[in-house]
Parts: sequence; C-alpha cells; structure tokens
Amino acid sequence: MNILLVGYGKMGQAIAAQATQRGHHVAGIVDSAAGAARITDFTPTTVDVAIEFTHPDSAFANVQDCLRQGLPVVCGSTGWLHHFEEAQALTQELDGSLFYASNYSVGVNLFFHFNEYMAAKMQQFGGYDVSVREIHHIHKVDQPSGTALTAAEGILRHFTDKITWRNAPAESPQELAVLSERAGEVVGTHIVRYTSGVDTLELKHEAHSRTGFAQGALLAAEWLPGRRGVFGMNDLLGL
Ligand SMILES: NC(=O)C1=CN([C@@H]2O[C@H](COP(=O)(O)OP(=O)(O)OC[C@H]3O[C@@H](n4cnc5c(N)ncnc54)[C@H](O)[C@@H]3O)[C@@H](O)[C@H]2O)C=CC1
Ligand SMILES: O=C(O)C1=N[C@H](C(=O)O)C[C@H](O)C1
Repeated sequence: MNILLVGYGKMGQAIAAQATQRGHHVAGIVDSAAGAARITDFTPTTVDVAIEFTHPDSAFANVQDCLRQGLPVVCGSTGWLHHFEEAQALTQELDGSLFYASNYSVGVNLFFHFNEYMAAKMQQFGGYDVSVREIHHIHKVDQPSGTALTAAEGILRHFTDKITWRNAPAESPQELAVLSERAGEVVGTHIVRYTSGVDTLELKHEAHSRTGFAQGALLAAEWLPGRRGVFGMNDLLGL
C-alpha cells in the first residue's frame, strides 16, 4: 500500500517504522514543521490511504483536505471531536472514507468493551462510585485524553447513576470524575475505578510503547480503502 503520513511526530514515525515492516511504502509525508509538501499535492493515483496524527487544532482541516482529494483517511488525532459531525457530513457528501479512533490499540479497544460490560454490571449491583484516571507524557496538549473521553462515554451509557463527566474531582454524585495527570514520558495509562465502603475494582490499560497504536492504525489503513462512509474500531474488530 502507498501511504501518505500527515504528521511525522511521535506517532507518524512509529507508524512509518511499522509500515515498512509490513511491506508498505510511505509515499509522502506532510508535516507543518518539516518540508513543503501539502495534502493537496497527493491524489488517489499515488496514495491508497492517508494516516493523520497531528494536533487537535489541525486535524479537522487535514481530514477535510484528504476527503476533498479523494484520499481515504485514518485519523488518530484527538481533541477535535467538536467538528466530528461536520466531518461525517462531508464524508457523506463526497462519498468518501473516514476512519476515526481515539485509540488504535487493540488492547484499549478490548478495555473499552470490558469497560461497558463492567459499567452495566456495577450499575446492576449498586453501591459503588466510579472514576476515570488518565496519565500521559508532559508533551500532550489535550486534556482529558480522547481515550478517557471514550471510556467516560461508555460508562455514562450504562452506569446511569452518573449523568455527566467533569475533568476534575466530582462535585456531586451524578458527576463522573475524569482525572488527568501529566508525568515524564508516560505513553498512556487509563484506569477505571469502582469503589465502595468495602472494596475496590479497577480496569487498567497501560501502553508500554506506541507500537500498539501504530499497528492498529495500520490495520485500519489496510481495511479502509474500498469502503465508503465513517468507521471505527468496532467495525474493524467486530466488537
Ligand atoms: N488515536 C490514537 O491511537 C492515538 C492518538 N494520538 C494523538 O495523535 C496526535 C499526535 O500525537 P503525536 O504524534 O504524539 O504528536 P507529536 O507532537 O509528536 O507529532 C505531531 C506532528 O504533527 C505535526 N503537525 C502539527 N500541525 C500540523 C499540520 N497542520 N499539518 C501537518 N502536520 C502538523 C507536528 O509538526 C508534529 O511533527 C495527538 O492528538 C495525540 O493525542 C497519539 C497516540 C495514539
Ligand atoms: O497523546 C497521546 O500520546 C495519546 N493520545 C491518545 C488519547 O488522547 O487518548 C491515545 C493515547 O493514549 C496516547
């Protein structure tokens, strides 16, 4: 496959390393901090799929550019989902292909699955309070993490004692605390914690490196071309 990498920072470089190992070709790199290439320089004749990992402020414009160029796009940037409905509408209007995941790690997507199951069971049996905690490296610009937001949405769907989330300690029993910590070079740790007067249950995912994110993004990139619409990891993994 010929891949266009949009963003060549920590994730872009991790994806390039995995792509080569899987026999793919990096056909182009677009990064605002390096080189003059633009998304509009590329078309489906030279690129099978674009993989976008940049910044919350640039992701939506990059997704729009890819869709307008007719390039299927796998986007991993977080912190831009206030534009997601517009991205969905544009994908439909252009009959394009967009794949989005707040976290491409297969392990995290299993964590999301167990998180929803656990929330439903904990609601059913009662007596517990729940919180979400995410820990990331000090370079991360968005807070809470996209992964923590996906986990929080999964909890709110099933644990009906909570009606909203707050990126701080909860101020009422109806609020789900989503707590963010930034420390050193931590790749990404997410913990869902249920606690009562008598015990504590935790569901935890700890990424040891960026390899799992890169492998998942490439799985999505291999799966997307030829499919029209907006997709996510549940479509890919059948979860
Ligand atoms: N969905 C997932 O599985 C994962 C998502 N992420 C998200 O991916 C994004 C990028 O993460 P990292 O690679 O760690 O960041 P990074 O800061 O290491 O790299 C981002 C790169 O994008 C470039 N860039 C910024 N604006 C751009 C623009 N308008 N056009 C082209 N390039 C641009 C920067 O120059 C930089 O090289 C973040 O939003 C992060 O939260 C990170 C890891 C996994
Ligand atoms: O910025 C990161 O590094 C990560 N961002 C994603 C998020 O916001 O959830 C995924 C992963 O945790 C790493």
